[in-house]
Amino acid sequence: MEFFNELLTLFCTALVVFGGGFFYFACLFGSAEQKGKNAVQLSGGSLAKEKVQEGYEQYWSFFRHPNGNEIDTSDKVPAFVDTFYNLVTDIYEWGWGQSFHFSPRISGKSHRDATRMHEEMAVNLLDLKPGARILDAGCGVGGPMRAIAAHSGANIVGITINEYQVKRARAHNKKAGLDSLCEVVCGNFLQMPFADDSFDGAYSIEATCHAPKLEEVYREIYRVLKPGSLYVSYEWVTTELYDSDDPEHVEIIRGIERGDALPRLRSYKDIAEIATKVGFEVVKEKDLAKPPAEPWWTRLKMGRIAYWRNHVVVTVLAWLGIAPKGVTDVHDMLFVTADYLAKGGDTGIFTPMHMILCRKPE
Ligand SMILES: C=C(CC[C@@H](C)[C@H]1CC[C@H]2C3=CC[C@H]4[C@H](C)[C@@H](O)CC[C@]4(C)[C@H]3CC[C@]12C)C(C)C
Ligand SMILES: C[S@@+](CC[C@H](N)C(=O)[O-])C[C@H]1O[C@@H](n2cnc3c(N)ncnc32)[C@H](O)[C@@H]1O
Repeated sequence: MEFFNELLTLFCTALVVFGGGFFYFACLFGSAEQKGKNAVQLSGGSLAKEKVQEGYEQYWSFFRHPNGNEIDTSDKVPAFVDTFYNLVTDIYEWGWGQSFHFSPRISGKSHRDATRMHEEMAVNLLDLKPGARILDAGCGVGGPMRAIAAHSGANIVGITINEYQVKRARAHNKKAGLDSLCEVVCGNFLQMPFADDSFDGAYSIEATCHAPKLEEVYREIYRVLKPGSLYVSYEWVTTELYDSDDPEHVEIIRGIERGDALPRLRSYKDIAEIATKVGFEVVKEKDLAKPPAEPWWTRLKMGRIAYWRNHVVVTVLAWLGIAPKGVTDVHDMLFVTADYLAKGGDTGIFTPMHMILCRKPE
């Protein structure tokens, strides 16, 4: 009897400890940034709960070869990217924050501050004035847009292909009291619903890498900019250290492409060439990841224990039917992707912050 009582006490204690811990991580714990999402609120974006698994399978079906990264045709890319963001947007917000990009680590500063500084650097390059009309091409849920609007007083118009991100971004803008400065449009940045010469400046942060042909998005941005105005972009590229004959390098880059909805990563050499081809003058070009900048990928590596914890939370929530079924697969895919990205950083063959500043001539 006494043994049974002890066993029961042990069981109840374990239940309270694990149950309490699980409740905390699933219901109370949010992203390091302004709390937007908890694990219990994870969804499949615009996809119905029961369609998430199908959406995940559809994402992989876009690749012509399951082990290769060729996508059937480039006109399928916007739908492929849209499906991807339906699947990952909530997980990104929950596990990363409202800014869907990297930034160099800054000693003594939090990730949140380092993120803001990386975003504000773009504004400083553009020399924005209050009241200017600025385009954010590929705005996500608007983390950068809000930081830039608050920092500069400029009016930002963001465009994203994903309807769910539009909803999230508008809600965040309202909550932050920035909805009078920030507008969000659902659309394709390869064919934007904006008039020629209608923006005083433009930026894109880790977004144009999704375009099958960089030329197409740069040409479209060039079209909507007023003559004399500036455009800055942070591009995902392979660096001069990438060797396409090294199977390990190729595997890392293919891994990054597969887990991040990228048709094909470009070389750093292509960026200025394409910008010039569409008519821009290249003012400045620099890989912001190069020393003395500190590694951008440490946050990914430091997060490994947290990813395991997240994996348990997501698996249990999906098993309980609270999170959509396919969310576990999506989370596992991101888990693997984080590893490839960190390897890309460690080897130096990849950078997510190849900065280019261009001007549309007068
Ligand atoms: C610019 C793009 C996205 C860049 C990053 C914001 C995201 C790239 C990989 C993502 C993540 C990987 C691991 C996830 C982890 C397993 C989970 O528990 C919590 C979320 C992650 C950390 C997630 C967060 C966002 C990324 C770092 C691309 C798509 C062009
Ligand atoms: C990695 S996120 C970056 C978002 C944002 N710049 C940030 O840093 O938080 C890439 C963004 O590009 C958008 N995007 C990709 N392809 C697009 C397209 N063809 N048209 C419009 N938006 C696109 C995605 O919807 C997503 O919002």
